[in-house]
Amino acid sequence: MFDVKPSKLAGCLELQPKVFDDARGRFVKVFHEQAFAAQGLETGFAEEYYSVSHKNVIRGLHFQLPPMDHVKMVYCVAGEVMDAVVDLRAGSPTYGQFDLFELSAAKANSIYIPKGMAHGFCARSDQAIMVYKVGTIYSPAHDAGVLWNSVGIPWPTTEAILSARDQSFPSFDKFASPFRYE
Ligand SMILES: Cc1cn([C@H]2C[C@H](O)[C@@H](COP(=O)(O)OP(=O)(O)O[C@H]3O[C@@H](C)C(=O)[C@@H](O)[C@H]3O)O2)c(=O)[nH]c1=O
Repeated sequence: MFDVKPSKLAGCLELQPKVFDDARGRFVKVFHEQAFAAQGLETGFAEEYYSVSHKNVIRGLHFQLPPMDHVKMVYCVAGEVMDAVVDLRAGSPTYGQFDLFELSAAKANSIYIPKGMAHGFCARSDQAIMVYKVGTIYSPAHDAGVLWNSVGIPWPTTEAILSARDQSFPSFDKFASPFRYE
């Protein structure tokens, strides 16, 4: 159904679904309940949304706080992004470390992000459309972040376009993580 590639952060996976190209274009199945369950992945997604970003837009680094923390699955259906995931789980062997992924419509790959990780990306193409599935509903009171440039991620732009909110998040070293590694 899809190939699963582990990342350097335990539980964060790169998924490569099968891609069917033909004379009409392309078909890609990104989610299959039984196949996800067989891999021990979340299947009960509560919301799905997408964003459209211009080149050099950086969004992140985002997560929801407990008890509204959630699993997230992301993929790019137009353009390409550099995707970044940061381990916020205190006690994790990779606490404070990040992993980077090239996500693109051409590759049709996805990233599965467990609870306790922050997520962000930088749009590399003129337009990048990112689709998300998340395990619990959006809760503005729990929606949080750490500062995009406080964990050493080598962002692929010197002209980052960020929201005011994303620039106001605490740096990683000032963030008291409520997440625990289990
Ligand atoms: C995430 C979210 C935002 N919103 C609203 C709040 C705001 O007015 C507008 C835009 O929100 P944001 O600026 O947070 O959008 P954005 O920066 O694109 O947020 C996303 O960033 C990436 C990195 C993620 O990982 C996602 O889970 C999500 O946090 O949409 C919702 O109504 N529901 C939602 O689930």
